[in-house]
Amino acid sequence: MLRVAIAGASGYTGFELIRLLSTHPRVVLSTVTSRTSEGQRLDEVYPAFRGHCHLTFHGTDPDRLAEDAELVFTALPHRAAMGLVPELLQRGLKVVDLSADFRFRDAALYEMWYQEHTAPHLLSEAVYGLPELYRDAIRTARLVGNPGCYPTSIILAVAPLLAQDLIVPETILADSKSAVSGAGRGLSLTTHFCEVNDGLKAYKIGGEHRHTPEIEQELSRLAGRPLNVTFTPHLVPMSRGILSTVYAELKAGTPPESVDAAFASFYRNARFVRLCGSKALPSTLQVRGSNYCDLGWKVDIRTGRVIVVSAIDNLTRGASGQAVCNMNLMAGFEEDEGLREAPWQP
Ligand SMILES: NC(=O)C1=CN([C@@H]2O[C@H](COP(=O)(O)OP(=O)(O)OC[C@H]3O[C@@H](n4cnc5c(N)ncnc54)[C@H](OP(=O)(O)O)[C@@H]3O)[C@@H](O)[C@H]2O)C=CC1
Ligand SMILES: CC(=O)N[C@@H](CCC(=O)OP(=O)(O)O)C(=O)O
Repeated sequence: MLRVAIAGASGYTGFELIRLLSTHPRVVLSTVTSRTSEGQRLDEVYPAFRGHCHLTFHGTDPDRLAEDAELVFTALPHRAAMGLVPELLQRGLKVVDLSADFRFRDAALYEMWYQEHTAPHLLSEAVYGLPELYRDAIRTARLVGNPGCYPTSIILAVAPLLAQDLIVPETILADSKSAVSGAGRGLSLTTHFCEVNDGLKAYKIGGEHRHTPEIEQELSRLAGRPLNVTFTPHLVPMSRGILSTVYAELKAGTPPESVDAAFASFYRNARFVRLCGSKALPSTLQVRGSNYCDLGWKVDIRTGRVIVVSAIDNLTRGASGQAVCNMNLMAGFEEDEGLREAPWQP
Protein backbone atom coordinates (compact mmCIF):
# COMPACT_ATOMS: atom_id res chain seq x y z
CA MET A 1 0.00 0.00 0.00
CA LEU A 2 1.22 3.50 -0.86
CA ARG A 3 1.08 5.97 2.04
CA VAL A 4 -0.17 9.37 0.91
CA ALA A 5 -0.95 12.72 2.52
CA ILE A 6 -2.88 15.83 1.51
CA ALA A 7 -1.60 19.31 2.35
CA GLY A 8 -4.51 21.77 2.22
CA ALA A 9 -7.10 19.07 2.76
CA SER A 10 -9.84 21.34 4.10
CA GLY A 11 -10.57 22.95 0.71
CA TYR A 12 -12.76 21.68 -2.10
CA THR A 13 -10.05 19.83 -4.02
CA GLY A 14 -8.83 18.41 -0.70
CA PHE A 15 -12.33 17.13 0.04
CA GLU A 16 -12.50 15.52 -3.40
CA LEU A 17 -9.08 13.91 -2.90
CA ILE A 18 -10.22 12.44 0.44
CA ARG A 19 -13.38 11.11 -1.20
CA LEU A 20 -11.38 9.35 -3.93
CA LEU A 21 -8.45 8.18 -1.81
CA SER A 22 -10.54 6.79 1.04
CA THR A 23 -11.80 4.03 -1.27
CA HIS A 24 -8.63 3.61 -3.36
CA PRO A 25 -7.56 -0.06 -3.11
CA ARG A 26 -3.78 0.56 -3.26
CA VAL A 27 -3.48 3.60 -1.00
CA VAL A 28 -3.59 4.53 2.69
CA LEU A 29 -4.43 8.16 3.38
CA SER A 30 -2.27 8.79 6.44
CA THR A 31 -2.30 12.56 7.01
CA VAL A 32 -4.42 15.58 6.16
CA THR A 33 -3.31 19.15 6.91
CA SER A 34 -4.91 22.55 7.32
CA ARG A 35 -3.96 25.70 9.23
CA THR A 36 -7.43 26.73 10.38
CA SER A 37 -8.73 23.20 11.12
CA GLU A 38 -5.59 21.94 12.90
CA GLY A 39 -6.59 19.66 15.82
CA GLN A 40 -10.15 19.16 14.53
CA ARG A 41 -11.47 15.83 13.33
CA LEU A 42 -12.00 15.59 9.60
CA ASP A 43 -15.59 14.41 10.07
CA GLU A 44 -16.33 17.50 12.19
CA VAL A 45 -15.12 19.82 9.43
CA TYR A 46 -16.74 17.71 6.71
CA PRO A 47 -19.61 15.69 8.28
CA ALA A 48 -20.06 13.89 4.95
CA PHE A 49 -17.09 11.74 5.99
CA ARG A 50 -18.71 10.45 9.20
CA GLY A 51 -18.11 6.70 9.23
CA HIS A 52 -15.66 6.92 6.31
CA CYS A 53 -12.55 8.69 7.51
CA HIS A 54 -11.33 9.11 11.08
CA LEU A 55 -8.32 11.36 10.57
CA THR A 56 -7.60 14.57 12.47
CA PHE A 57 -6.13 17.65 10.78
CA HIS A 58 -2.50 18.49 11.49
CA GLY A 59 -0.46 21.57 10.68
CA THR A 60 1.63 21.40 7.52
CA ASP A 61 4.99 20.18 8.86
CA PRO A 62 7.26 18.72 6.13
CA ASP A 63 9.06 16.41 8.61
CA ARG A 64 5.80 14.91 9.75
CA LEU A 65 4.62 14.50 6.14
CA ALA A 66 7.90 12.71 5.31
CA GLU A 67 7.39 10.33 8.25
CA ASP A 68 3.78 9.56 7.36
CA ALA A 69 3.79 9.44 3.55
CA GLU A 70 5.64 8.57 0.38
CA LEU A 71 3.63 10.90 -1.87
CA VAL A 72 1.94 14.20 -1.01
CA PHE A 73 -0.85 16.01 -2.83
CA THR A 74 -0.40 19.76 -2.33
CA ALA A 75 -3.92 21.22 -2.65
CA LEU A 76 -2.81 24.69 -1.56
CA PRO A 77 -3.23 28.09 -3.19
CA HIS A 78 -0.57 29.29 -5.64
CA ARG A 79 2.52 30.65 -3.84
CA ALA A 80 1.87 28.55 -0.70
CA ALA A 81 2.49 25.41 -2.80
CA MET A 82 5.91 26.50 -4.08
CA GLY A 83 7.01 27.18 -0.51
CA LEU A 84 6.26 23.61 0.58
CA VAL A 85 7.04 21.51 -2.50
CA PRO A 86 10.88 21.88 -2.42
CA GLU A 87 10.84 20.88 1.27
CA LEU A 88 8.95 17.71 0.41
CA LEU A 89 11.17 16.78 -2.52
CA GLN A 90 14.30 17.30 -0.37
CA ARG A 91 12.88 14.74 2.06
CA GLY A 92 12.52 12.17 -0.73
CA LEU A 93 8.76 12.48 -1.26
CA LYS A 94 6.95 12.50 -4.58
CA VAL A 95 4.52 15.37 -5.12
CA VAL A 96 1.41 16.04 -7.18
CA ASP A 97 0.80 19.78 -6.92
CA LEU A 98 -2.71 21.00 -7.72
CA SER A 99 -1.82 24.69 -7.86
CA ALA A 100 -0.41 26.57 -10.87
CA ASP A 101 3.08 26.79 -9.36
CA PHE A 102 4.62 23.93 -11.35
CA ARG A 103 2.57 24.02 -14.58
CA PHE A 104 4.87 26.34 -16.52
CA ARG A 105 8.19 25.51 -18.14
CA ASP A 106 9.25 29.15 -18.25
CA ALA A 107 9.62 30.99 -14.92
CA ALA A 108 9.32 34.39 -16.66
CA LEU A 109 5.91 33.42 -18.05
CA TYR A 110 4.74 32.28 -14.60
CA GLU A 111 6.01 35.53 -13.08
CA MET A 112 4.21 37.61 -15.69
CA TRP A 113 0.86 36.11 -14.62
CA TYR A 114 1.32 35.13 -10.97
CA GLN A 115 4.22 36.32 -8.80
CA GLU A 116 7.94 35.79 -8.30
CA HIS A 117 8.75 32.07 -8.45
CA THR A 118 10.67 30.93 -5.39
CA ALA A 119 11.64 27.49 -6.79
CA PRO A 120 12.30 28.11 -10.52
CA HIS A 121 14.96 25.36 -10.59
CA LEU A 122 12.16 22.78 -10.31
CA LEU A 123 10.22 23.94 -13.38
CA SER A 124 12.36 22.04 -15.87
CA GLU A 125 11.84 18.73 -14.09
CA ALA A 126 8.12 19.18 -13.24
CA VAL A 127 5.86 17.29 -15.64
CA TYR A 128 2.57 18.80 -16.82
CA GLY A 129 0.04 16.31 -15.49
CA LEU A 130 -2.21 15.72 -18.46
CA PRO A 131 -1.91 11.93 -18.97
CA GLU A 132 -3.18 11.99 -22.57
CA LEU A 133 -0.15 14.13 -23.51
CA TYR A 134 2.55 13.16 -21.01
CA ARG A 135 1.74 9.66 -19.74
CA ASP A 136 5.29 8.27 -20.04
CA ALA A 137 6.96 11.29 -18.44
CA ILE A 138 4.47 11.23 -15.56
CA ARG A 139 5.35 7.60 -14.80
CA THR A 140 8.94 8.55 -13.90
CA ALA A 141 8.31 12.03 -12.43
CA ARG A 142 8.85 12.97 -8.81
CA LEU A 143 6.96 16.28 -9.29
CA VAL A 144 3.79 16.70 -11.34
CA GLY A 145 2.12 20.07 -11.94
CA ASN A 146 -1.55 19.10 -12.14
CA PRO A 147 -3.30 21.12 -14.90
CA GLY A 148 -5.87 23.85 -14.36
CA CYS A 149 -9.53 22.96 -14.79
CA TYR A 150 -10.30 25.17 -17.81
CA PRO A 151 -7.03 24.16 -19.55
CA THR A 152 -7.85 20.47 -19.10
CA SER A 153 -11.21 20.87 -20.83
CA ILE A 154 -9.84 23.01 -23.67
CA ILE A 155 -6.53 21.26 -24.41
CA LEU A 156 -8.26 17.86 -24.64
CA ALA A 157 -10.84 19.36 -27.04
CA VAL A 158 -8.32 20.52 -29.65
CA ALA A 159 -5.20 18.38 -29.14
CA PRO A 160 -6.13 15.82 -31.86
CA LEU A 161 -6.91 18.56 -34.39
CA LEU A 162 -3.56 20.32 -33.83
CA ALA A 163 -1.60 17.08 -33.70
CA GLN A 164 -3.05 16.05 -37.09
CA ASP A 165 -2.63 19.58 -38.52
CA LEU A 166 -6.33 19.87 -39.44
CA ILE A 167 -7.05 23.40 -38.14
CA VAL A 168 -5.60 26.89 -38.47
CA PRO A 169 -4.09 27.26 -34.95
CA GLU A 170 -4.56 31.03 -34.78
CA THR A 171 -8.35 30.69 -35.16
CA ILE A 172 -9.00 28.77 -31.91
CA LEU A 173 -11.74 30.31 -29.73
CA ALA A 174 -12.70 28.71 -26.41
CA ASP A 175 -15.91 29.63 -24.66
CA SER A 176 -16.07 27.97 -21.23
CA LYS A 177 -18.62 27.80 -18.43
CA SER A 178 -17.51 26.85 -14.94
CA ALA A 179 -19.30 25.87 -11.77
CA VAL A 180 -18.69 28.00 -8.70
CA SER A 181 -16.63 25.38 -6.81
CA GLY A 182 -13.86 26.26 -9.31
CA ALA A 183 -13.22 29.32 -7.18
CA GLY A 184 -12.47 27.23 -4.06
CA ARG A 185 -14.17 27.09 -0.67
CA GLY A 186 -13.12 30.53 0.54
CA LEU A 187 -15.84 33.17 0.82
CA SER A 188 -15.93 36.07 -1.63
CA LEU A 189 -18.48 38.50 -2.96
CA THR A 190 -18.12 37.12 -6.52
CA THR A 191 -19.19 33.64 -5.44
CA HIS A 192 -21.82 34.72 -2.92
CA PHE A 193 -25.15 32.87 -3.57
CA CYS A 194 -27.12 35.99 -4.55
CA GLU A 195 -24.37 37.16 -6.91
CA VAL A 196 -24.37 33.84 -8.80
CA ASN A 197 -27.76 32.17 -8.51
CA ASP A 198 -30.09 32.58 -11.53
CA GLY A 199 -27.36 34.40 -13.47
CA LEU A 200 -24.63 33.83 -16.04
CA LYS A 201 -21.67 36.11 -16.59
CA ALA A 202 -18.39 36.26 -18.46
CA TYR A 203 -15.25 37.42 -16.66
CA LYS A 204 -11.58 38.17 -17.45
CA ILE A 205 -12.15 38.16 -21.21
CA GLY A 206 -9.68 39.13 -23.96
CA GLY A 207 -6.58 37.37 -22.64
CA GLU A 208 -6.96 38.49 -19.01
CA HIS A 209 -7.54 35.11 -17.38
CA ARG A 210 -4.44 33.42 -15.90
CA HIS A 211 -5.33 30.14 -17.60
CA THR A 212 -4.71 31.74 -21.03
CA PRO A 213 -0.89 31.28 -20.92
CA GLU A 214 -1.27 27.72 -19.64
CA ILE A 215 -3.59 26.82 -22.52
CA GLU A 216 -1.28 28.58 -24.99
CA GLN A 217 1.82 26.80 -23.62
CA GLU A 218 0.36 23.37 -24.38
CA LEU A 219 -1.44 24.22 -27.64
CA SER A 220 1.70 25.95 -28.99
CA ARG A 221 3.69 22.80 -28.33
CA LEU A 222 1.11 20.74 -30.20
CA ALA A 223 1.00 23.24 -33.09
CA GLY A 224 4.79 23.42 -33.26
CA ARG A 225 4.78 27.23 -33.10
CA PRO A 226 3.70 29.95 -30.65
CA LEU A 227 0.00 30.75 -30.82
CA ASN A 228 -2.58 32.84 -29.01
CA VAL A 229 -6.10 31.68 -28.22
CA THR A 230 -9.25 33.62 -27.47
CA PHE A 231 -10.51 32.28 -24.13
CA THR A 232 -13.74 33.49 -22.52
CA PRO A 233 -14.59 32.03 -19.09
CA HIS A 234 -18.08 32.27 -17.60
CA LEU A 235 -19.41 31.60 -14.12
CA VAL A 236 -22.64 29.58 -13.97
CA PRO A 237 -24.86 28.74 -10.98
CA MET A 238 -23.80 25.10 -10.63
CA SER A 239 -21.72 23.39 -7.93
CA ARG A 240 -19.58 21.20 -10.19
CA GLY A 241 -18.70 21.02 -13.86
CA ILE A 242 -17.11 22.81 -16.80
CA LEU A 243 -18.47 22.89 -20.32
CA SER A 244 -16.14 24.32 -22.97
CA THR A 245 -17.20 24.96 -26.55
CA VAL A 246 -14.16 25.36 -28.77
CA TYR A 247 -14.24 26.68 -32.36
CA ALA A 248 -11.53 26.56 -35.03
CA GLU A 249 -11.26 27.01 -38.79
CA LEU A 250 -10.46 23.81 -40.69
CA LYS A 251 -7.55 23.99 -43.10
CA ALA A 252 -8.69 24.28 -46.72
CA GLY A 253 -9.63 20.94 -48.25
CA THR A 254 -9.96 19.07 -44.94
CA PRO A 255 -12.78 16.49 -45.29
CA PRO A 256 -15.15 16.34 -42.26
CA GLU A 257 -14.43 12.59 -41.84
CA SER A 258 -10.78 13.35 -41.08
CA VAL A 259 -11.92 15.12 -37.89
CA ASP A 260 -13.67 11.93 -36.70
CA ALA A 261 -10.57 9.92 -37.57
CA ALA A 262 -8.27 12.35 -35.69
CA PHE A 263 -10.27 12.03 -32.45
CA ALA A 264 -10.51 8.24 -32.74
CA SER A 265 -6.81 7.81 -33.38
CA PHE A 266 -5.50 10.35 -30.83
CA TYR A 267 -7.63 8.93 -28.02
CA ARG A 268 -7.49 5.24 -28.94
CA ASN A 269 -5.80 4.34 -25.62
CA ALA A 270 -7.33 7.08 -23.48
CA ARG A 271 -9.17 5.48 -20.56
CA PHE A 272 -10.76 8.74 -19.44
CA VAL A 273 -11.78 10.37 -22.71
CA ARG A 274 -15.19 9.37 -24.07
CA LEU A 275 -15.91 10.29 -27.67
CA CYS A 276 -19.52 11.30 -28.31
CA GLY A 277 -19.25 12.58 -31.92
CA SER A 278 -22.19 14.78 -32.87
CA LYS A 279 -25.01 12.42 -31.91
CA ALA A 280 -25.16 12.79 -28.11
CA LEU A 281 -23.35 15.96 -27.14
CA PRO A 282 -21.56 16.07 -23.76
CA SER A 283 -23.16 17.42 -20.63
CA THR A 284 -21.62 18.23 -17.25
CA LEU A 285 -24.19 16.00 -15.54
CA GLN A 286 -22.97 12.96 -17.47
CA VAL A 287 -19.42 13.30 -16.11
CA ARG A 288 -20.23 14.49 -12.57
CA GLY A 289 -18.00 12.94 -9.90
CA SER A 290 -15.93 11.08 -12.51
CA ASN A 291 -12.55 11.51 -14.18
CA TYR A 292 -14.06 11.47 -17.67
CA CYS A 293 -13.69 14.17 -20.25
CA ASP A 294 -16.54 13.77 -22.76
CA LEU A 295 -15.96 15.22 -26.23
CA GLY A 296 -18.52 15.90 -28.96
CA TRP A 297 -17.89 17.71 -32.26
CA LYS A 298 -19.35 18.72 -35.59
CA VAL A 299 -17.97 20.26 -38.75
CA ASP A 300 -20.13 23.13 -39.98
CA ILE A 301 -19.59 22.79 -43.71
CA ARG A 302 -21.22 26.19 -44.35
CA THR A 303 -18.51 28.05 -42.43
CA GLY A 304 -15.64 25.57 -42.63
CA ARG A 305 -15.36 25.56 -38.83
CA VAL A 306 -15.19 22.64 -36.44
CA ILE A 307 -17.01 23.00 -33.12
CA VAL A 308 -15.90 20.80 -30.21
CA VAL A 309 -17.85 20.51 -26.96
CA SER A 310 -15.94 19.27 -23.91
CA ALA A 311 -17.43 18.40 -20.50
CA ILE A 312 -15.56 17.65 -17.27
CA ASP A 313 -16.18 17.79 -13.54
CA ASN A 314 -13.86 20.62 -12.43
CA LEU A 315 -13.16 18.99 -9.06
CA THR A 316 -12.56 15.49 -10.44
CA ARG A 317 -11.05 15.58 -13.96
CA GLY A 318 -10.20 19.27 -13.53
CA ALA A 319 -8.29 18.70 -10.26
CA SER A 320 -8.40 15.80 -7.80
CA GLY A 321 -9.37 12.88 -10.09
CA GLN A 322 -6.60 13.87 -12.49
CA ALA A 323 -4.22 14.15 -9.52
CA VAL A 324 -5.13 10.59 -8.42
CA CYS A 325 -4.64 9.39 -12.00
CA ASN A 326 -1.18 11.01 -11.97
CA MET A 327 -0.38 9.35 -8.64
CA ASN A 328 -1.43 6.00 -10.13
CA LEU A 329 1.01 6.46 -13.00
CA MET A 330 3.84 7.63 -10.70
CA ALA A 331 3.30 4.61 -8.42
CA GLY A 332 3.06 2.05 -11.26
CA PHE A 333 -0.64 1.31 -10.57
CA GLU A 334 -3.32 0.90 -13.23
CA GLU A 335 -4.24 4.37 -14.50
CA ASP A 336 -7.88 4.02 -13.43
CA GLU A 337 -7.29 2.46 -10.00
CA GLY A 338 -9.68 4.14 -7.53
CA LEU A 339 -11.35 6.04 -10.36
CA ARG A 340 -13.76 3.43 -11.69
CA GLU A 341 -16.96 4.71 -10.12
CA ALA A 342 -19.61 5.70 -12.71
CA PRO A 343 -20.67 9.38 -12.92
CA TRP A 344 -23.53 10.52 -10.75
CA GLN A 345 -26.15 11.76 -13.21
CA PRO A 346 -29.53 11.79 -11.43
N1 LIG B 1 -11.49 24.31 -7.20
C1 LIG B 1 -11.14 23.85 -8.38
O1 LIG B 1 -12.02 23.48 -9.22
C2 LIG B 1 -9.71 23.73 -8.76
C3 LIG B 1 -8.68 24.16 -7.93
N2 LIG B 1 -7.36 24.03 -8.32
C4 LIG B 1 -6.26 24.49 -7.49
O2 LIG B 1 -6.11 23.60 -6.37
C5 LIG B 1 -5.64 24.32 -5.24
C6 LIG B 1 -6.66 24.15 -4.11
O3 LIG B 1 -7.91 24.65 -4.57
P1 LIG B 1 -9.24 24.56 -3.74
O4 LIG B 1 -9.29 23.30 -2.99
O5 LIG B 1 -10.34 24.90 -4.65
O6 LIG B 1 -9.00 25.79 -2.71
P2 LIG B 1 -9.69 26.05 -1.31
O7 LIG B 1 -9.59 27.52 -1.11
O8 LIG B 1 -11.02 25.41 -1.25
O9 LIG B 1 -8.69 25.30 -0.28
C7 LIG B 1 -7.36 25.73 -0.07
C8 LIG B 1 -6.69 24.88 0.99
O10 LIG B 1 -5.38 25.40 1.26
C9 LIG B 1 -5.29 25.83 2.63
N3 LIG B 1 -4.62 27.15 2.63
C10 LIG B 1 -5.14 28.32 2.23
N4 LIG B 1 -4.21 29.30 2.27
C11 LIG B 1 -3.07 28.72 2.68
C12 LIG B 1 -1.76 29.18 2.91
N5 LIG B 1 -1.41 30.45 2.69
N6 LIG B 1 -0.82 28.31 3.35
C13 LIG B 1 -1.15 27.03 3.57
N7 LIG B 1 -2.39 26.52 3.36
C14 LIG B 1 -3.34 27.35 2.91
C15 LIG B 1 -6.71 25.90 3.14
O11 LIG B 1 -6.85 25.54 4.49
P3 LIG B 1 -6.39 26.47 5.68
O12 LIG B 1 -6.72 27.88 5.29
O13 LIG B 1 -7.13 25.95 6.85
O14 LIG B 1 -4.91 26.23 5.80
C16 LIG B 1 -7.42 24.82 2.31
O15 LIG B 1 -7.21 23.55 2.90
C17 LIG B 1 -5.50 25.79 -5.66
O16 LIG B 1 -4.20 26.05 -6.04
C18 LIG B 1 -6.45 25.87 -6.86
O17 LIG B 1 -6.08 26.89 -7.71
C19 LIG B 1 -7.05 23.42 -9.50
C20 LIG B 1 -8.02 22.99 -10.36
C21 LIG B 1 -9.43 23.14 -10.07
C1 LIG C 1 -14.89 29.59 -11.28
C2 LIG C 1 -13.50 30.11 -10.98
O1 LIG C 1 -13.33 31.11 -10.31
N1 LIG C 1 -12.49 29.42 -11.48
C3 LIG C 1 -11.11 29.78 -11.24
C4 LIG C 1 -10.19 28.81 -11.92
C5 LIG C 1 -10.24 27.47 -11.31
C6 LIG C 1 -8.93 27.06 -10.69
O2 LIG C 1 -8.89 26.75 -9.53
O3 LIG C 1 -7.87 27.09 -11.44
P1 LIG C 1 -6.39 26.98 -10.89
O4 LIG C 1 -6.13 25.60 -10.60
O5 LIG C 1 -5.47 27.49 -11.95
O6 LIG C 1 -6.34 27.84 -9.68
C7 LIG C 1 -10.77 31.14 -11.83
O7 LIG C 1 -11.40 31.58 -12.77
O8 LIG C 1 -9.75 31.68 -11.37
